[in-house]
Amino acid sequence: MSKTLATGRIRVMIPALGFGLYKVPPNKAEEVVVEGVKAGYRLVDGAEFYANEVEAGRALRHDDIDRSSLIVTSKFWGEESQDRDAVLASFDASERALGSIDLYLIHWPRPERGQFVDVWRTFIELRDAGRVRAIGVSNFSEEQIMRLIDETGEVPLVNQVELHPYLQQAELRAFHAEHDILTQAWSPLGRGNVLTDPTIVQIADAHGVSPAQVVIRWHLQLGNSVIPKSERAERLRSNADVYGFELGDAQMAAIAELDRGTHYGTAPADRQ
Ligand SMILES: NC(=O)C1=CN([C@@H]2O[C@H](COP(=O)(O)OP(=O)(O)OC[C@H]3O[C@@H](n4cnc5c(N)ncnc54)[C@H](OP(=O)(O)O)[C@@H]3O)[C@@H](O)[C@H]2O)C=CC1
Ligand SMILES: O=C(O)C(=O)[C@@H](O)[C@H](O)C(=O)CO
Repeated sequence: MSKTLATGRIRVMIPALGFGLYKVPPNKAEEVVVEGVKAGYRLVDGAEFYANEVEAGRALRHDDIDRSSLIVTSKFWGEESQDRDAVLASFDASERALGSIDLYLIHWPRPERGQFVDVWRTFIELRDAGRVRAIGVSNFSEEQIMRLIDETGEVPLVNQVELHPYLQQAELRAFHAEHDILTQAWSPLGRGNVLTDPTIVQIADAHGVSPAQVVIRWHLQLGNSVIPKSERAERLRSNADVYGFELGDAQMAAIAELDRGTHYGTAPADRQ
């Protein structure tokens, strides 16, 4: 399952299913990337902030990894400075670590700094210079994305946001669909918290699969791109094994009922 979307003049295929590297310890990141690619994922979600890009990049240089078949994401953190030079320096460091970057995201809008439109202009410059294939954002609201579009004419390819059965983001997803923006779900398993939900467990039992497989399948059937994290090879494999069953309408509707607006990660309003 994959989705092609337009950004500027460039069309890039973003695989719907990937794996994330947040909190993967540096000494495990190389192995996790190798195991993830072996398990069939073609999307690797990294970031400068995760402090494991050098080790992830080591795996991406292995001879038996076909780098050209992968979409590798990095993100600009921007806590110290968001000036053009800071964006370029940060991009350079991530690019050096990873070898190359396919998808580059503004990690957080940090609206009180008032610089995210300028950061976006630098992202466009990087994309137009051919240094990255596609650009997008993370943790942006509808209003913040509209500012990017209104002030630069460029629509982000992706908005990566916290999204799981307890935080379903229906309005934001509808807005993304209207503007041809891919919704990418971070903490898609609610950091494990949704996996013991009785509704999820019951659906898993009915299909003879794990609760995590049900949740990942739910994301894919909604049309989300989804990037669960695991540092265990067995879970990486089972989380990718989600194409042998389908959730029925009643099961999708039952999961829709679980929405309760719960954040397990930092909410955008709390990250300046
Ligand atoms: N843009 C942003 O601001 C953010 C982006 N992200 C991205 O999203 C990715 C995923 O989000 P994350 O916060 O890690 O949360 P997830 O919802 O992916 O949950 C990860 C947790 O679930 C556990 N887990 C994974 N698979 C299973 C399974 N099959 N059964 C039981 N437990 C399981 C993992 O443990 P274990 O590792 O031990 O298997 C870990 O504790 C991140 O790695 C990162 O790439 C995350 C946060 C913010
Ligand atoms: O949610 C948190 O508490 C976090 O620290 C992360 O979301 C972090 O801010 C992040 O952006 C990871 O991608």
